Amino acid sequence: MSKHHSWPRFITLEGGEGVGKSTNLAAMAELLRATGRELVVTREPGGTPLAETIRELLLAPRDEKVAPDAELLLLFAGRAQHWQQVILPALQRGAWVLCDRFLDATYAYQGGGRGLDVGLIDSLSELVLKAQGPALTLLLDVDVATGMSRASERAALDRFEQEQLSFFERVRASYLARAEAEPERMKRIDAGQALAAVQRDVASVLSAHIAHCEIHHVD
Ligand SMILES: Nc1ncnc2c1ncn2[C@@H]1O[C@H](COP(=O)(O)OP(=O)(O)OP(=O)(O)O)[C@@H](O)[C@H]1O
Ligand SMILES: Cc1cn([C@H]2C[C@H](O)[C@@H](COP(=O)(O)O)O2)c(=O)[nH]c1=O
Repeated sequence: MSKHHSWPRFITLEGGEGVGKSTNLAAMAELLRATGRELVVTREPGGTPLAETIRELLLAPRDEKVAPDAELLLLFAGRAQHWQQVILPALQRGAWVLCDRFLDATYAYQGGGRGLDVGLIDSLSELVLKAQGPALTLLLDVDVATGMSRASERAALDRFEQEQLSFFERVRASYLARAEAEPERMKRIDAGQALAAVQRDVASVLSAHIAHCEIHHVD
C-alpha cells in the first residue's frame, strides 16, 4: 500500500441520517470563506454531473434488490470521477474542499451497514484515491432514533433511509470505531445537543484546524 497523504485543506463532514450535516454545512463554509481562499463545497455520492447521475441511481427506491457489491462499485465509480475532476484539482490549486460525506461513509454504510469485507473497500480506495484523503473529518453523532426521527420529517425516504434501525446502529458503531481509531483526523461532535451547542462545537474544531494550517503555512 502507498504511504497515506492527508490534504490539510480537505475537510469532510460525516454522520448517520438526520444528524444535521446540511444544517451545519453553511456555517462551516462561512468560516472557510473568511480565510480569503477559494472554497469548493461538494458532496458524495455526487459532485459532478456524472457522479450526480450515479447518486440518483443509488438513492432511488426500487423493487429490484441492489447487490451490495454493485452498490459499492457504483459509489467508487462516482468517487473516481469526483476525485479526478473536482476534488484533486481544487486541492492542487490551493483551495479548501468541504465535502458532505466521503470515504468514511463507505466504511460505515457498506462495511458496517451492509457487512461488506473491509479489505475490499481498502482495495478500491487504494485504486481510486491512491491513499489520499482529508486531514480533518467532523463526525456528527447522535443516537439512531433521534437521527431517524429528524430525517423522517422530510417528505420521502430514499433507498438508504428505508433500511431497518439495526442497519443504522451498525453504521453508527462503524463511524464511532473509525473516530476512535483516528482521533487526530476524525473529531466526534455530540449532535444530540441543541443546535446552538452543536454549531459552537463545530466552529471550535474547524477554527482550530484553520489556525493550525495558517500557523504552519501548509500547502
Ligand atoms: N442539533 C439539532 N437539534 C434539533 N434539530 C436539529 C439539529 N440539527 C439539525 N436538526 C434538524 O434535523 C433535521 C435534519 O437535519 P439535516 O437535514 O441538517 O440533517 P442531515 O444530516 O443533512 O440529514 P441527511 O444526511 O439524512 O440528509 C432538520 O429538520 C434540522 O432542522
Ligand atoms: C458517500 C456515501 C453515501 N452513502 C449513503 C448515505 C446516505 O444515506 C446517502 C447519501 O445521502 P445524504 O443526503 O448525504 O444523507 O448515501 C453510502 O451508503 N456510502 C457512501 O460511501
